Amino acid sequence: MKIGVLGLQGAVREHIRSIEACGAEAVTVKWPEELDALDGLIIPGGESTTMRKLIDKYNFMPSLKQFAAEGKPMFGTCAGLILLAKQVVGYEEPHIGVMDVKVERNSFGRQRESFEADLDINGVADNFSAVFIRAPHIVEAGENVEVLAKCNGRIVAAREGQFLGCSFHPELTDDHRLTAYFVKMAAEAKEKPAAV
Ligand SMILES: NC(=O)CC[C@H](N)C(=O)O
Repeated sequence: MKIGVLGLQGAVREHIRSIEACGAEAVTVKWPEELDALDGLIIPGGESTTMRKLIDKYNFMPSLKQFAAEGKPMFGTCAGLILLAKQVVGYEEPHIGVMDVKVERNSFGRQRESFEADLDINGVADNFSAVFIRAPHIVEAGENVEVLAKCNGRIVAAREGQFLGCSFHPELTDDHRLTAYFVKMAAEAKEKPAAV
């Protein structure tokens, strides 16, 4: 299994380490052409506005949309979730805009900009220690979206078919179970590619 991490900005190295810990091959993606060889792509946390600028600068947008249209699995963590979402509160246009969720940025308030919480993530773990850093949350989820976890009543992890998104940073701890869940999604999609 070959999993890429969009390597323009943010917590790239930590995701690479986590993918390798799951026994898959990890690739830091610097150029759009590199997406072709991948079975799945992780869009890391960082700063969504900065990452968007770099996506445009390096002409990544058409290839990212194509990757999604081919049914290939994509996993957005924190800023990556904001990039995948079809709607972002306060913005007229989404970024990549492929996952049927509406997200709000920096939604856990100033005094709690960073915190850790123990989460029950459906199908993944019932004791996942999640690190939140100026995290977004999912305000609305479309009908085909499966809510995987909530924190303080807010949706913080969800899956819609080929798309996985979470508000927190699963790569910042040694708990690789959510990454392993994504690697499994990629393996399943490879076995049974979506009709394009
Ligand atoms: N840790 C993160 O990825 C923070 C996301 C950041 N607050 C944003 O809006 O893009």
